Amino acid sequence: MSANNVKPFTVFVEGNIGSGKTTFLEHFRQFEDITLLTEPVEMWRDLKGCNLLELMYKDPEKWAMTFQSYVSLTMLDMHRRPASTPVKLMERSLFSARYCFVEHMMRNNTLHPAQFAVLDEWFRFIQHNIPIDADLIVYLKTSPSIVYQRIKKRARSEEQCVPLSYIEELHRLHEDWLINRIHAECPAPVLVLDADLDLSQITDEYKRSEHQILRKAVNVVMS
Ligand SMILES: Cc1cc2cn([C@H]3C[C@H](O)[C@@H](CO)O3)c(=O)nc2[nH]1
Repeated sequence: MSANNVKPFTVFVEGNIGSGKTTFLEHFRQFEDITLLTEPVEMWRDLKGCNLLELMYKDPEKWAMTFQSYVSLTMLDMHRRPASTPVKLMERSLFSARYCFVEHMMRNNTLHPAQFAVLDEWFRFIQHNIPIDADLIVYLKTSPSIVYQRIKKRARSEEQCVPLSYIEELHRLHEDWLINRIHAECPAPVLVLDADLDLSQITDEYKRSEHQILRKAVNVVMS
């Protein structure tokens, strides 16, 4: 709850791997009225000395369930984390966990149907028993070929084996969820930004969302 005990205006920042979510979030670090929760990748890379991210990429059939279970726990922790500011920006959510990553791993049989069923039951239970809603989703829309080049350039070691086909499938799943709305539960209105733009041009795109987010923040504070 923010200072005046009102739920903060909550934004999920969603997009493919390499779509610029961290850069987008860092743009908002300049505002003191916003709490930023970036993806806890470092927790996934070091759980009691185990690099679950690396294990998952190296042997998906063996580790996808373990990895996605822990990702969901860390995302639930972020959803539940109180914010003392009128606005809370989160990098990804339990929704992209379920509708993009877990969905992909089920469709390509990285997750056994029994494992998928367990993860889906957890998602449904949380969705019906714990408030994890949002007020806005910012979707950093990208072209798979562009983010694939960024991933190569970024050279995050665990991702070097990621094929373009995986990025294309994740793109389709983000489009199905956020644009084609195939899942009934889309938790909030979606603001689509053109995240193919390179860093020099993308600030104007950020400013478009800045206005919408900060204006809402004023409403929260005034309410
Ligand atoms: C919610 C959620 C985020 C997330 C990220 N990842 C991977 C994609 C990237 O390589 C890395 C950091 O986003 O973790 C995943 O496999 N499953 C996920 N689920």
